[in-house]
Parts: sequence; C-alpha cells; structure tokens
Amino acid sequence: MRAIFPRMIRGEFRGRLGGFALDASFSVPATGITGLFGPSGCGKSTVLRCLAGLQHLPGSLCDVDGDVWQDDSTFLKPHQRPIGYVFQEASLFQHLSVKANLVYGAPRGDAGGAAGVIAFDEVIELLGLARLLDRAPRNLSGGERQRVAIGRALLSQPKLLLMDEPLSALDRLTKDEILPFLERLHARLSLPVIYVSHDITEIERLADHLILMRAGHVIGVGPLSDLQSDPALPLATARDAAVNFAAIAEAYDANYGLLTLRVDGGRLLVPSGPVEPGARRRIRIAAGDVSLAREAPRATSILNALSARIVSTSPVGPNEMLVVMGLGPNGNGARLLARVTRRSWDQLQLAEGIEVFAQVKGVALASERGVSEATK
Ligand SMILES: Nc1ncnc2c1ncn2[C@@H]1O[C@H](COP(=O)(O)OP(=O)(O)OP(=O)(O)O)[C@@H](O)[C@H]1O
Repeated sequence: MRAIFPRMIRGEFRGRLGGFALDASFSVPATGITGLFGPSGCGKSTVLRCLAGLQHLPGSLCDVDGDVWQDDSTFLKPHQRPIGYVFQEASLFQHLSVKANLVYGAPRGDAGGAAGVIAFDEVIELLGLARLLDRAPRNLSGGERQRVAIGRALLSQPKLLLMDEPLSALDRLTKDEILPFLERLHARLSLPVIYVSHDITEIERLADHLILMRAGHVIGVGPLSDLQSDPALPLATARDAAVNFAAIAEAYDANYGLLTLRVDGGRLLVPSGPVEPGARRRIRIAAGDVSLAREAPRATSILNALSARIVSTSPVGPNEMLVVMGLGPNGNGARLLARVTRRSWDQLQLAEGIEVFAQVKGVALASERGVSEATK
C-alpha cells in the first residue's frame, strides 16, 4: 500500500495531451505558498488542472495533507476536492453584488469561529473589500475584480488554494497594488497555496517553496532560496539572479533611519522607516549587488560586509564566475550569490571553502504591506 503523508502535497502526474508529454512529480509541504514556475508551455497549468481534478491522467497520483485525491482506484471529481481556484481573469456573476459574489459557494450554516475557518470579516479586511460590497462587478477595476475572486475562493473554505497566473492579466501598476494584499494573506492565513506564474518577481515576493518545471518535467523542488542558489538550475545563472530569505528586525536606529536585521548567519543594516523589534521581513539580495573581499573592508560607504564562506562556484559565460556563499564563518547560514569576473576570481585567489566578506550594495526589504528598495 502507498504511504500517505499528512502535511504534504504530493503529485505524480504523467500522460500525454496531444503532442505534449507530462511527467511531473513533486512533494511539497501543505503550508505556505508553493510557486509553480517555468517557461510558457512547460506544463504549469496542466499540473494545476490535474491537482483540481479538471484533467484526468490515468495512472497519476495525488494526495493532499493525508487525503487521497487520485490513485489507481480513486479519482475525486473537481467538486469533491476542497479547493479554491483563482484564474487569470476573474469570472464574477455580473447580476450579483460583490457581497453576493463573495458568499456564493461558501458553505451554508454559521461556521463562524470554528477552528481553521476563514471568516467573512477577515477576508474583507485582508483584501480591502469593505467599500466594494454593494457594487456590481461591472463597476470594479481589474484589480478589484481579482481581489473579489480571491475572496470568493477563500470563503469556499478550501483546504488548498490554486492560483493560475492570477496577476498576469493586470498591468504593472495594478499588479503592484495587489501583491501587498497577497503578502498579507500569506502572513495571516495558514492555507496552503499553489501559485502558478512565469513572473519571477511574483515568485520571489510570495513563494516559500518552489516547483521548477521545464518541458513537462519537474527539474527542481524545494525551499525557494535552495533552488535560487543551486548553480545547476536556471534561476542561479540568470542575469537577474537573486536570493530571498527571512530576516527578523532586531533594532531600529532613528537617528540614521537604519534597521538592523538578523538573518541566518549574520546581520544586515537596511535604510527603513521604524519597524518593531521581532517583526519578520523577507529580503531580496541580487547577485549583481554583491561583491567579494578577502579581508574585512575598513573605510567604505557600503553598510554591509558579511562574513561568509564560498560553498560552490561555476563559470557563467567565458569571463564570469557564479559564486554561492553560505553566511557566517562556517558557511552554514543563508545562501548568497555573487557574480565576479574571472580576473577578480584569479586576483583574489578565490576558491571553494575559503572565507570571504560579502559586500552587499543593495537589499530589497519586503513588508506585509509592500516593498521598499534600500541601497548603500
Ligand atoms: N488538452 C490538451 N490537448 C493538447 N495539448 C494540450 C492540452 N492542454 C495543454 N496542452 C499543451 O500542453 C502544453 C503545456 O500547456 P500548459 O498550459 O500546461 O503550459 P503552461 O506552462 O501553463 O504555459 P503558460 O505559461 O503559457 O500558460 C502546451 O504545449 C499546450 O499546448
């Protein structure tokens, strides 16, 4: 008999759709946001449709937090799966108000207060929907419509929320307006989410775990920062490579407007408004914003020079090296990426295993309500 694991989402989907062959296996925690990322046509939406039961590929397997949704003898139909589904374009009922749209599909009876139940008032507050409740969908902007669609999906009390490129039909400004709402949902709700996107910025801001796909296959699965810093995967070698990791606010210096953040293996100083000690933040450090030194730099305007150890290197193109470091003197902390020229690599006599100082020129600091870019 097949072992079923609680608190995991597992899929093994294989089969042919016309000329497209899918063979995608993954196992991710049933908590937080899992990004499903890869180039157009690699099979992301097909995997999501398999999870939802909208696509039946015989011989596939799917279990979610201890419940079997598909195996050789089981195939739950979409309406039998406790899922919320948010599509690229919100399809709201035009003849119903926003409020009626929101409660459409919500379980009947008063479930208010029950453990794990997502309350109406909480959804309204998290998604900023209070002043829209009496409106008709035709009087909403694209971003507002999508927020209502997300609210409706949440109020159906799903065990798993599936989001298929929920922001891709929106312009850049509207995306930026909605992302903070998604960050708040992420911070406040424990509901697991599978989030399909081919936009790395969305993935970097939202995802805890990642399923990386290419041509119908899963080429990487794991915590976001592990995949970002794996030189064998395309994220680390991309021009805009970066790592994201968690930071905890430690102290705030109002005199200089500087926040001290504790990260795994070190501390960072970041220009910022006041932040309560203990608050969690997600930070992003781009490979292009990190330079290396063999000794602790003394007279420099750069705020952050972190002790780190080189854990791996690989050439990118003819004249550059991708360097993966682990923060802290032992190199056991958070991973950081840097790109250095081959000349600097030789001149500094860099090598795997040696201790370096990672000079960080820019740190993007994401909060529950948005992102501020902090430099130098
Ligand atoms: N029912 C079907 N019949 C035949 N081919 C299909 C079917 N559904 C999907 N495909 C093909 O499978 C491939 C993967 O499609 P899918 O929509 O899953 O990719 P995707 O990664 O989500 O792409 P995008 O980012 O462009 O939405 C595509 O080549 C698509 O044309």
